[in-house]
Amino acid sequence: MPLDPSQRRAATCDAPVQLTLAGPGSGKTSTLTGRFIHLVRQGVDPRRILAVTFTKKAVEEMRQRISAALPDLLPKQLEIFTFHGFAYRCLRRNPAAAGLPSTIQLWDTQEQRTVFSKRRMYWNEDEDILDIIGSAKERLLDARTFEAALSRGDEVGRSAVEFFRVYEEALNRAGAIDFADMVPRLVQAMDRDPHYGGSIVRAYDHLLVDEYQDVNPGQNLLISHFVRAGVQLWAVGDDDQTLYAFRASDVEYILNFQERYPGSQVHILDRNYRSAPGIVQTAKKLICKNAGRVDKDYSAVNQGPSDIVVRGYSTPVVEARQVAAAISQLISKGVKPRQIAVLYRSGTIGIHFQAALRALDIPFEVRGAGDFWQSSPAKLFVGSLYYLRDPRSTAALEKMGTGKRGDITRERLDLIDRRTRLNFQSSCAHVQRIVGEALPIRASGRERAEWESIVDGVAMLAASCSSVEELEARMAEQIQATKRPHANSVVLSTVHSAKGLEWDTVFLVGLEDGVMPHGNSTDIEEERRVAYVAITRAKRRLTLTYAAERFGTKSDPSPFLFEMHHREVIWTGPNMAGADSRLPLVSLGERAQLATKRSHPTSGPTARRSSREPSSSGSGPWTSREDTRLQAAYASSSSLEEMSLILKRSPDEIVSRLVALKFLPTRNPDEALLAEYLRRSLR
Ligand SMILES: Nc1ncnc2c1ncn2[C@@H]1O[C@H](COP(=O)(O)OP(=O)(O)OP(=O)(O)O)[C@@H](O)[C@H]1O
Repeated sequence: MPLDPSQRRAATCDAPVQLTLAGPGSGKTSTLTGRFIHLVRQGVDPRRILAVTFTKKAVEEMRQRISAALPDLLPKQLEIFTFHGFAYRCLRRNPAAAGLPSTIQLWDTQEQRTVFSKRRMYWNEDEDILDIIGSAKERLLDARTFEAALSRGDEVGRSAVEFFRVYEEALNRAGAIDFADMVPRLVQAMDRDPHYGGSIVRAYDHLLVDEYQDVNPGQNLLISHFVRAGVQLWAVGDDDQTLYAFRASDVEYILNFQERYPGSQVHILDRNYRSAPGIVQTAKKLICKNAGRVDKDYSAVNQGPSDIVVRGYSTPVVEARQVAAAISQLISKGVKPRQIAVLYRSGTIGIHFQAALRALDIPFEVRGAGDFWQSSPAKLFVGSLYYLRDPRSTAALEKMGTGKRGDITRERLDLIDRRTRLNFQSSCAHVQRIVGEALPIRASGRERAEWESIVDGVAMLAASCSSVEELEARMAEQIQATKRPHANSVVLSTVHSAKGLEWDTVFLVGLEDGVMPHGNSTDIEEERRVAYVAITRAKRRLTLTYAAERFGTKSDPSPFLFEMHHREVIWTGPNMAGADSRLPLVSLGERAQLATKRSHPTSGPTARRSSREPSSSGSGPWTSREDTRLQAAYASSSSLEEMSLILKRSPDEIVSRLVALKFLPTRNPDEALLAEYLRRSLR
């Protein structure tokens, strides 16, 4: 595939430090490969080009593409690595430089956890202690500097300090390292001994970095070592796709590239080869709401049609059922299962979809949901079952912890009689109730609901088992299934695990306020990037769904749905007649409606309005709360009368406000006509 002019310019530029910034589907990986090929054709020894990325899959893909373009090169001549893989190779080649024994012991997760279980230290918080320690190390912190950097109210962080100290000590005593140590240990050794540092960087003339937006502090320092030594840096990334703040990656590195490297060259790729124009427009409308980004425009090369539909359903079960029915219809029309993905913000949301697809015999694979089965409520569930069978078992103690939550759960389990304990299914029923309630009083409604839904998910699985061992085996199977790809199946995936991939049809589900954006997140821009990455995976068909209740409480559509809405998007809400039997695909009638809208560009609810905004009249100015409710009611396609009833405002006021909020075109001189239009277009 030949590079386009912008890609070629970026791939062949001679500047010593360069960044190619580009949106989704712009061929960033192709351009990086093109850069490698260009350098080799210019006479650079391929062994002096180091290319780094983040996943083994990306390494493999890059290796294959380069080998295909340069068949004379032997694969072992290619210096392509993940950051961790590169650091580990350097450490193994010269362990003494990093103060390590000649045979490096690399601890896996099991060995890491043994440090705590051997000392009977049990961690009770939701965020995994190993993630907390790993993320701190990637930020180049040790237990002491981690403690010093904690903010005042960070209770979880404070309880993590002791675990960090003990862990650090055990690791040092064993002379071992873990995954998160690799890059920091290498960088520290390079800092300490410039001669050693020089021996690493001088092996190369060029450094190519993929997915630059995801670099963390350690990786950033490693890159700086190369640049300071005069190695040419060529990086590619998309600031709008930074998703790993929780793993210490920082969007600032890509945003401040030119300040960090004065005189560096930045290229922008301005085409999207993946998605149809309507999908590109939807994505751009959303992401432009982020302030912390580089404003870069791009347009769709693929000029084919796109179907974009938003559907609201009454419940998550109905939402999953209708999505599965739509998938079944697409498959019956010849779409391959592997061309379809169902994406969601967190693993819990995916559970109903597994059941719904299974009911229709649709093959699927689950990605990125391992967390669900390893979460605190899931562990507490299994631990409680072990406890009921044998209160002194190590498995019970290990899984339930020694904290307050474990103690209260044990106290309640102690009240269960012996006969019940001997029956696995009765034990499960009690554990489901007790663990379902084992939340701190301060937990928010949403946290409670998420917790309960995980407990219910484990109980669902337990219903088909006859012992706790069998339940554990089934849970392990679920985690394994996430790692074993099938040839031709629908993908169910968290958005984070869908990064870099593309499908003909994407169903982005659970689009409610509190789910996406996530209720616990304080970084709305990162949440918006998550939604952006999800919708930009779609080539032709994009379906966005939400439910009017989630986790047993009423929910509103995600604010992102309002932000990305435009006239090519069909939106039906859960209050409409027949809402629950609508498929989340554009119907024939809706297609005709869209065609009419296109032929009358100035009419319709989302058409451009004039700058004159009539103010609302009647019962006083609108509050922001009223506006939010009006937006939600409008988005759920309530009729004018319904909106009027909900908001206790006259239909006239509703219309005026919808105009002021840019949901309707300029007030039509014939008010009755406009109201009628509104009614008909929403019904
Ligand atoms: N010059 C080109 N001509 C035709 N197709 C192209 C070109 N460059 C890239 N493509 C195609 O565009 C699609 C997206 O490419 P790629 O996955 O490399 O983009 P990306 O920028 O890495 O995407 P993202 O960041 O969204 O994951 C692929 O199907 C690729 O084959």
